[in-house]
Amino acid sequence: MAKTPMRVAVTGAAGQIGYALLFRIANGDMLGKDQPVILQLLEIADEKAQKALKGVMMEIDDCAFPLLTEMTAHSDPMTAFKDVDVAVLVGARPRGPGMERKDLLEANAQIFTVQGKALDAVASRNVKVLVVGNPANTNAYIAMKSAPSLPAKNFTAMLRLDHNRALSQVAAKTGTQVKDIEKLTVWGNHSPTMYADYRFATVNGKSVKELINDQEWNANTFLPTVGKRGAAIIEARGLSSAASAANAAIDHVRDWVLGTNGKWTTMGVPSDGSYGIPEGTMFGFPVTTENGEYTIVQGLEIDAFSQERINLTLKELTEEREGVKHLLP
Ligand SMILES: NC(=O)C1=CN([C@@H]2O[C@H](COP(=O)(O)OP(=O)(O)OC[C@H]3O[C@@H](n4cnc5c(N)ncnc54)[C@H](O)[C@@H]3O)[C@@H](O)[C@H]2O)C=CC1
Ligand SMILES: O=C([O-])CC(=O)C(=O)O
Repeated sequence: MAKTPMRVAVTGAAGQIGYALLFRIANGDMLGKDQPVILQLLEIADEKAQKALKGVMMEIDDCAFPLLTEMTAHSDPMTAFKDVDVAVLVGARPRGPGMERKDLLEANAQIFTVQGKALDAVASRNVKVLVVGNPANTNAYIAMKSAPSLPAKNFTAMLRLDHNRALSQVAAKTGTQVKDIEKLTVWGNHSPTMYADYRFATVNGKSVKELINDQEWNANTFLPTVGKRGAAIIEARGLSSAASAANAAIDHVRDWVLGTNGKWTTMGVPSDGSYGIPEGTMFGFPVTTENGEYTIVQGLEIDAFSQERINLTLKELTEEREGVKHLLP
């Protein structure tokens, strides 16, 4: 029997990430090749943006995706989020050259209070929310706090792009394939302070840390490369990452909904106090997922270097949160 369609809201649907994301959702890459979808697309109430959205929808129509059962355009989150099972919150201003993601806080924070409230009012009680718009962790925190009747665990932030970047750097360094690397994670904020951690990682069963055996490379090449990759792409392309961000959003939601079969991945989730991260802080953790729920991997040893890095990224997140306090209920 055919499955009931799932309702997926995407905000910023006419933007660059939207253009790389929508076609893949409609194609079944995110929720499965047997899962029909309804797309509920939100853009700002600006004539140009709405017209661009119509153009994207015309192209989606022209793909004749068998899994796409319905598609609607919206300028009001209260209609866009009605009964949604998944909400991918992309719509926000991107940074330009020379900016840090936290410089976007002021410009973007307001969007996530409004959208958190709308999700609270009209979304499915089981909605899975992924915040992509930067600064992603703090925006996800704002949306979560603005939606007090929804479970906090339904709100997540995208660290998957950092995770995928780290995978590909480790594969290149060790001369191995990304598909063979397991147990890698990224702790903390989606910012240059994130801590990509391969201490527990294995490749074909061998320890990545032992294979690399180079703490100088870890501290001075690997971490800055992953941490500053977004800026390097802005510098090279003149625009921030879009296709790789859309790909990471697909990976994040797919793994959350369909499970990781015991494998680790990274999600930004509200802390339950694990590893001394204050409860509620939207923090990148190693997780496994099953039956639509994520679980933070427990019991990992945190050595002095790792603790220092975790403290640094936590400090930044705490400061960002202080900066938006006035917007929260
Ligand atoms: N978490 C992550 O790993 C990554 C996050 N990003 C972030 O994603 C966001 C979007 O990036 P792009 O698609 O490249 O930007 P873009 O400027 O191409 O598109 C953003 C779209 O959002 C729309 N928008 C703005 N406010 C909105 C609102 N309140 N409701 C609905 N739509 C709204 C705009 O009209 C625009 O069409 C940026 O904040 C960017 O920094 C980008 C890459 C990776
Ligand atoms: O760097 C940016 O502004 C866009 C982004 O978040 C990334 O590519 O990681």
